[in-house]
Amino acid sequence: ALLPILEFPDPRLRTKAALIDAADVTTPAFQTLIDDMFQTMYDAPGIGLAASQVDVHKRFMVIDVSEEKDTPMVFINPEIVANEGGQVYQEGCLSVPGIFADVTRANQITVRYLDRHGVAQELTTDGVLAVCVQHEMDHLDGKLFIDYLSPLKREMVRKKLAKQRKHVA
Ligand SMILES: O=C(O)C[C@@H](Cc1ccccc1)C(=O)SCC(=O)c1ccccc1
Ligand SMILES: [Zn+2]
Repeated sequence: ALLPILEFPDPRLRTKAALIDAADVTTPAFQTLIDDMFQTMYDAPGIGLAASQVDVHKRFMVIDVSEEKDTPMVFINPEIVANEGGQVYQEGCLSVPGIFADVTRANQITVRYLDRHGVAQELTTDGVLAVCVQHEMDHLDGKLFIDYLSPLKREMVRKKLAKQRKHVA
């Protein structure tokens, strides 16, 4: 099922998500939630979606950065254990629609997590997958990519979003 995505400035987006009990990962309810998040992400469309964005405050996210949309990845209780370098990438966010801005993040990261079967994994990656993992993990800590912008730029974003909301209304 499609899940409603919370949008800035909804305060629920600022919630710090809780660790998931490994025993819960293989339950039918949690597996259905993972499938609903993939459906919601592909429908948006997006290349990632954190549970926080659908008002589920548990530490997991779904990602698919492939062109063919055939490489689904689930990161449960993710932890970045190493990072190096820096890269600038123009990010967007399904919770801040219509806003795009350059954000600098680590270029290469090593992330430890549980996959959708509850099996511990370790992945070292760079490029857009590294950017997306960092962007989604920020969501789990209540952080949004616009938090990295200068106050001036963030004010411009606020005004642009207010204007968009008025038109929609
Ligand atoms: O809000 C989110 O977490 C989804 C976000 C993930 C993300 C995008 C860019 C850099 C880092 C993280 C998005 O997917 S926004 C939409 C988007 O970027 C996109 C949509 C369709 C095709 C390709 C990209
Ligand atoms: Zn986002």
